[in-house]
Amino acid sequence: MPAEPEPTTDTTLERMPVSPLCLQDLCVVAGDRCLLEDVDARFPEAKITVVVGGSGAGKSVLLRILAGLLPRHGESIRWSGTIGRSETESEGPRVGIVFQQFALFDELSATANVQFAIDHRPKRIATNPKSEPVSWNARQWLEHLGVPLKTSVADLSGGQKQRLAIARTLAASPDVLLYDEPTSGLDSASGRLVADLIRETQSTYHRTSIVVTHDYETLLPIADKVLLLDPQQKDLIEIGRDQWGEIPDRMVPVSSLEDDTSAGPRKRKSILGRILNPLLETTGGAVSAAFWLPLDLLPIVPRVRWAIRFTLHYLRLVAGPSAWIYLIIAGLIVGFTSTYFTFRFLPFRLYTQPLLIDELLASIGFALYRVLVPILATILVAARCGAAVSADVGVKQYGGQVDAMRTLGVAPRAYLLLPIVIAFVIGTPILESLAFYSARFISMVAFTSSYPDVGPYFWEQHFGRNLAGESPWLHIGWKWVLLKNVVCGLGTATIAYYQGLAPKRSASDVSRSITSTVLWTTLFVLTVHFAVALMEF
Ligand SMILES: Nc1ncnc2c1ncn2[C@@H]1O[C@H](COP(=O)(O)OP(=O)(O)OP(=O)(O)O)[C@@H](O)[C@H]1O
Repeated sequence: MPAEPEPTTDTTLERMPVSPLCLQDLCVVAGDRCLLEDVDARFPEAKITVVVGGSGAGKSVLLRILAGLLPRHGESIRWSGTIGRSETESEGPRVGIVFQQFALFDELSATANVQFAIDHRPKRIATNPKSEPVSWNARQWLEHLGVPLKTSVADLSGGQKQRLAIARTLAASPDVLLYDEPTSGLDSASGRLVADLIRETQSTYHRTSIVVTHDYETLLPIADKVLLLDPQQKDLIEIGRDQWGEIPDRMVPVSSLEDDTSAGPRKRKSILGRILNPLLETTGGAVSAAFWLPLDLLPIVPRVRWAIRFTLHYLRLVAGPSAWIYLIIAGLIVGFTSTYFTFRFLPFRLYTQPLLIDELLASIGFALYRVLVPILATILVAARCGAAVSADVGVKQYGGQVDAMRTLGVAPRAYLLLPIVIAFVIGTPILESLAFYSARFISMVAFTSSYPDVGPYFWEQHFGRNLAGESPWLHIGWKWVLLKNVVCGLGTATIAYYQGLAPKRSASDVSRSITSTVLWTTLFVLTVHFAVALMEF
């Protein structure tokens, strides 16, 4: 590691307090299988505990419970018992986690990743001078852990990303540091480097550290204590140093065990149930999301600066230049077709044209402004921008960034839902206006090229006849148009967010959520237009 920078106060790393972590009567059930039953365990303070276990034993589930990422009564995983600092104290410790895939915020710089953690430390930490090297800024953390400051996060090497993930976790000042499969996917030389980094981090920062792994060969050398997650006994068994040689034989892969029914009899699901249950779950989720939405949208953000940053990110995604081009082209198409073909295929053209030309122009202007462009624009915004936002949130969910936010003490709705809703509520009317003014322009071009003798002045006079309001910008009925835009934007934002945030176990879950976002948002938009049209006309 590079030379240690000077802390800006006299607080030293050696003076930081450390907390043990205790489990009492922990029971965990995943689906139909009981993973742990009445487990008591202690993770010694300021030491490294390595938790090993065969594939499928429940290491990742245990780690997510320790990190506070799984609710007690989840849909598929339930747990009970106490996770506390000591046998007498049931308050959970603050846990930081170094995720297997690092879960870094790719759109932020390395410095901003660490700054995010610093800015969201609990106030009691930030104001307690004895508790931490609170004075370190993001740059000092990065220099201390050897992370390049100027390289973008995406361009960092695997090892540098891991150091950045450790820096970000440490900067949040957790009591306990969890490492999730830190050597998975690495060759043995790189695995040993990671093990050395964990040991170095431990000896420098004195955290209670828990490493969850199946790679015992690489990580046992740095362990102070080893716990084996035994799926047969459903227990965390301490393995004494003299018995470490037996660990390979005791790591039973779960597939070789009998089917376990200890969590109760397995319920057989009918074909109808298998089809209906996910649908009902989705619908139930949507109804409960709609119910809680007003509460979720309360503008309570931990740090305004970060809320603005995320809002700008989503504004770029929803209403950036590529969306302008998309909506301008859509406006040109609808403006041209509605004008050109109306006059081109007029029945008994020779007779009807002189009689109807001005009325038709007024109708085209009205239809474009009040109906056609709003429907087309909001459907395109729902599909294109809804998909983009659902993909963004889905990747953050799948890549662990949403979980990283939670472990850093930030509710995802603060920096995801609220900024997304703001971006859609601002972006949809802007994009719709771009489409309308493109449609208006091309309508004039199509008309004057079809009737050069009548000219643009005639078009101007009649196109806006049914729309003329107090000002040239605020046409009659602008409130209805705005209402449709805002309601469609709000609904698209909410559907895209909740679809993206739904649990993701694979990349195909992300693509499924994008597809259903497009389906539900476009259906929603059509319903809104139908309902508003009933009131409007
Ligand atoms: N969300 C879930 N819903 C239902 N069952 C789950 C869920 N997540 C995990 N499980 C089940 O819990 C058990 C333990 O899974 P877990 O991922 O914790 O294993 P692991 O010890 O980390 O295995 P590996 O080392 O292979 O990653 C498995 O049987 C798995 O199928």
